Amino acid sequence: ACSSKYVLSQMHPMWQGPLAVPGGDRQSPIDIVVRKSVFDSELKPLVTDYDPDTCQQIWNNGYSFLVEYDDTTDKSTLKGGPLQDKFRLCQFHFHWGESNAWGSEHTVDRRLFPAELHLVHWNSDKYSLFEEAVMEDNGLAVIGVFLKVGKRHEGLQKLVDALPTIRHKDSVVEFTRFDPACLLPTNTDNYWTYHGSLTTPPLTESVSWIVMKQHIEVSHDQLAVFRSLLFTSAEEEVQKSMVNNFRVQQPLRGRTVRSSFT
Ligand SMILES: COc1cccc(N2C=Cc3cc(S(N)(=O)=O)sc3S2(=O)=O)c1
Ligand SMILES: [Zn+2]
Repeated sequence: ACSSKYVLSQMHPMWQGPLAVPGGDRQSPIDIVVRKSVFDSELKPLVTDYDPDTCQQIWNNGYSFLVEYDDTTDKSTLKGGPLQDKFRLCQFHFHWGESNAWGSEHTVDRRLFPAELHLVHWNSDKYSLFEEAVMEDNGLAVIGVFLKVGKRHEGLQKLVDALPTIRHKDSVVEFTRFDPACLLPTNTDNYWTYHGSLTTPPLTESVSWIVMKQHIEVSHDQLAVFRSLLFTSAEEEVQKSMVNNFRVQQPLRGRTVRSSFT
């Protein structure tokens, strides 16, 4: 899987600052200014084909919680959209705030959402390992989905029920038969896309971002369970709530955000 071999270092809040990546002119996240996005009629509908049997585990990496998929074959894939190649799903995770007023990484006309889902895929047509793809400028494709607080998300509840078992950093439990397609909005034809980066170290500029226009709804209580997770491991004497695990917005540096819709 794409991150089980690497325990991402706990993100010290300091790194959230405008940490400039040397020569970093395509950093993420960004504010999507709707009226400045450019409609591109060449953009195709997204084609996701996820196999729930490839779901393996859920773990707390000290920054977020990740649901990891077996990415040794092309069983769970993403193609279409802005992409020329086929991409393999390796994990999904979220970013959220300590309150419902903020928490997303991307914004739309400066509008913040309480949380954002990221489905991380790597280019299996061009590379044989995730670790290779993550260093290449067309190596990764991440789907971003905004969360709003509203009705309970039935599909999410299986995941929410597992969170108390991975409260501390570096805890991992088996997690199977979860279909990530249930977390996508009903309309996946309307999205913005731009070239950016990972939003946590190593911040590599290898991501084709695909940000959904339509959000999904989760309940207040479901989101509250996200906030019951901890940044800290069981041994640490001071426990810190896992909240506000989002990066500040980065300069657009002349990039164009394309839209698949008018
Ligand atoms: C060798 O590089 C590696 C190896 C293993 C995992 C990672 N990753 C680190 C951060 C990171 C941040 C993502 S986000 N928030 O932009 O969607 S996705 C992602 S990752 O690819 O899982 C990088
Ligand atoms: Zn993310």
